[in-house]
Amino acid sequence: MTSQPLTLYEKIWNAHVVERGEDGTCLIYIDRHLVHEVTSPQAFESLRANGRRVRRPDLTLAVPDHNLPTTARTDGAGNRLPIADPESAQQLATLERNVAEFGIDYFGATSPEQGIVHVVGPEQGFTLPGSTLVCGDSHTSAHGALGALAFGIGTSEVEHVLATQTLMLKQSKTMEIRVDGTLGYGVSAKDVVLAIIGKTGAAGGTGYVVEYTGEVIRSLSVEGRLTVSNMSIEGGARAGLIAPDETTFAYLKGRPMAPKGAQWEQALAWWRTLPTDAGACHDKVVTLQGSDISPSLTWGTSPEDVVPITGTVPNPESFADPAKRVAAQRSLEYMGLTPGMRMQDIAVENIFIGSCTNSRIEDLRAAAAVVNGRRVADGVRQALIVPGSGLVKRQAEAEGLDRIFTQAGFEWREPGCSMCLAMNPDKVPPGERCASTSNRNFVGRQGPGARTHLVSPAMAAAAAVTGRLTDVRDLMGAR
Ligand SMILES: CC(C)[C@H](C(=O)O)[C@@H](O)C(=O)O
Ligand code: SF4
Repeated sequence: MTSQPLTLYEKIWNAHVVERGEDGTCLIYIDRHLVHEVTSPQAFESLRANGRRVRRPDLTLAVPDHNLPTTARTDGAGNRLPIADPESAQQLATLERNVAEFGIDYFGATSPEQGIVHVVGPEQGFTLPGSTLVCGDSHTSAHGALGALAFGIGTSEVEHVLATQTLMLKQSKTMEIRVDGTLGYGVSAKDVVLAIIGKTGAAGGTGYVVEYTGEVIRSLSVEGRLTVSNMSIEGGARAGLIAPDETTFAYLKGRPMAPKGAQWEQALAWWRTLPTDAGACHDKVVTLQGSDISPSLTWGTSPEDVVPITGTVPNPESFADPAKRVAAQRSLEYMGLTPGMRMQDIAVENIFIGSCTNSRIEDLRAAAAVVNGRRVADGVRQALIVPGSGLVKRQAEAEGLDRIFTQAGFEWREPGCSMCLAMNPDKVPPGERCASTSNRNFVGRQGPGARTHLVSPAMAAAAAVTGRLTDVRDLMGAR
């Protein structure tokens, strides 16, 4: 008897159902729980009030990232420096008290492993194929790059997982997003995901779990795949999976929290059974051609507002949907742009290379390759490089990337969310523009009145050295 072909999502789902309710709601076992300072305080508070413990502290890992300033954290003598903002200081102190009281593993503010929660999880081998992983954070979708069913949850769900290691969920529909062929020079994983969202729209994935497939996805490194899965949420999907393969296994082998010895072999045998079976059905399929994707960027205040760098600011009248027309008009006003302007004529005053989308070592290498031997342009007032974790930072320093950046006029910072969102001192001033490797370009995202253009690390580096949005292929003499 042959069994019914299943998708990767269905296999992970089936392996985690504890109990199936009559209405289809299931109690799902959660293998991994990441915790940060913003969405956990009330959850711990409520556990405390109800006299509960954390059920599996060994499956829970906490790290501060959002509020932590990215300037030096210790003085010359190694003493910890205070956090100036009282709210951030309190949030940090609260997380420290909670992890100590509930016995949770913690990479604190001055730990060498501290970093953005979605950079730390994969890097440590905490994120594993076939596992369920949650965090009180929408970009938990990133971990799907390793073949984990990973999604963001709200604070009440954080409490539920802390107390029970389970969640009540309904199974989602699935959407395959297949990117065929190969990518051209200067086109990165970030351009792929921007092109996808440009095509499917910011709400296109609503109600679906996405599985990214195709030759382009297979050819990406795990770091590139993390960039793609990270922005699943910007495309409306709560989770975005990529089937684990030899690239995934090679990435995970030997990571501190990955299984070892016989347990590794056992895990590997199961991981190899996870990819979607031939003949399994997705509810929807979207396809793109890799060769059609250019270095891309956003012009507006929604992540779906994507154009190739060779393009122009669109005319709102060109949108068939009246709601979209109004939104585009408003976006252009906020962004200070006029229809028909060439994207490459737009000057930028701020550069941000960082965030859980693009702050891993390969991102920094791609940016450094562009910056090497060049200088940050005069009109650029702030140019930040914020490594995603302490380990990324150290690796970059060992490779001399920090010197390439600082000699060019960039600031080399401590790990954290930084200028991705305005929850810490790193902000884009009102009315100024930023070429940013982050994932959200919402109104006010990088500070009140800040204007964000989402780009790849190479494109952010190109903008830094020219002072305007620039086609990295032209700068590198590749066309
Ligand atoms: C603060 C946090 C809850 C939020 C999220 O859920 O994504 C943040 O990380 C973001 O990127 O907007
Ligand atoms: S880097 Fe940005 S997107 Fe990622 S978790 Fe932090 S705030 Fe959210």
